[in-house]
Amino acid sequence: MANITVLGAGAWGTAFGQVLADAGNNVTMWAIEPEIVKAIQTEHRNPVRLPSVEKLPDTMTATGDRAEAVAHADVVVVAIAAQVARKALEEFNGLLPDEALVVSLMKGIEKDTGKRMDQVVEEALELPANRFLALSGPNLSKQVAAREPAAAVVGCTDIDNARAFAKMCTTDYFKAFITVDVIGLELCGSLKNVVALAVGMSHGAGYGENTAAMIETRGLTEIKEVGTEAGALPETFYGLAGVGDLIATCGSPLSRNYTFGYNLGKGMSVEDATKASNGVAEGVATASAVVALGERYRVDTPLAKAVTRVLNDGISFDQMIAEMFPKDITVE
Ligand SMILES: NC(=O)C1=CN([C@@H]2O[C@H](COP(=O)(O)OP(=O)(O)OC[C@H]3O[C@@H](n4cnc5c(N)ncnc54)[C@H](OP(=O)(O)O)[C@@H]3O)[C@@H](O)[C@H]2O)C=CC1
Ligand SMILES: O=C(CO)COP(=O)(O)O
Repeated sequence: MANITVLGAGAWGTAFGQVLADAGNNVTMWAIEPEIVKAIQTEHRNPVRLPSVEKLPDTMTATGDRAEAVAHADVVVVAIAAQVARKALEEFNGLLPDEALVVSLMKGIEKDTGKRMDQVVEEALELPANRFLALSGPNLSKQVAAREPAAAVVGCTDIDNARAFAKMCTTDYFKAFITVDVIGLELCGSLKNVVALAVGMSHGAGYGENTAAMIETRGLTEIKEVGTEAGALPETFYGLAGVGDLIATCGSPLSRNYTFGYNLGKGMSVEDATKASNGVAEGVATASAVVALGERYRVDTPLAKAVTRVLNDGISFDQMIAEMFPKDITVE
């Protein structure tokens, strides 16, 4: 049994905290909002971010105090919105025990720097790479919170650390695989959110499965091309964290990215879709970071470019498709 602290009691942080508690660990949730800390402490609920769960496990506690949260942690799990992760984590620098592992659940790219979450976490906490782990896969939080069977991949440059954490998060309904491909996990998780925005837009605009499949398939190619140039292993893109997460996220109204896109496709403004979103839609900020990554690695990113045109310039879905698929004939 390990002491595990989860930073960020959002929908996924809380649902995954429950997985860790079900796996037999002592789980401490840290949240910035006092209302959430109090609800977990006194009612064993997170009515703000995960209202579908009636009662969280008894072995899950909560605190709003940073030092107290991590003082005895064997593992610190980070589930904070990607664009604020650096600032939030800098406040924990120097507080973590020397040997603690740090696991990121986040799926985004830092917009201002173009950095992946492994880079952001390592910089903010001054953490050596062998103590950084990423967990990624098809994990819609509400379904994991309902204890529906699901799986994810744990990545670390030190495979023994990946294996150790995979054991810590395995339950009868949650299965963890391992890899050394941290970059692949990071880019799969982040970039599929941009694809999910586009698929949501297509359904919102009234189109069906053919259009969705076209976007998903071309999106997967784009993710794989950017990812492999950035140093990821190609096979990661065909695994749980790649095509697996793409299927789950692009196929479910439970996905915030899909729903954000759906609302845009119906004609809502970015501002209104942001207000309507039940949690962070990471793809919105990540889309332009993907375009920048493509430029850095000299890989064309037609899907990400077209999505940024919808987000920044308000072009229609039909115009987006026209920009994604120019008239000239190319080899698939
Ligand atoms: N939901 C899902 O199905 C999955 C989500 N993910 C990824 O996990 C990450 C978190 O997602 P999720 O929990 O669902 O998102 P939510 O939108 O539900 O929660 C975001 C979290 O970030 C926290 N946060 C926001 N601003 C700050 C800040 N300034 N300082 C500290 N904490 C802050 C929020 O705290 P507070 O609530 O107190 O405001 C909350 O805990 C995202 O990167 C997402 O892509 C990955 C897999 C599945
Ligand atoms: O990453 C997810 C499922 O694996 C959740 O996607 P959203 O962030 O779009 O809800």
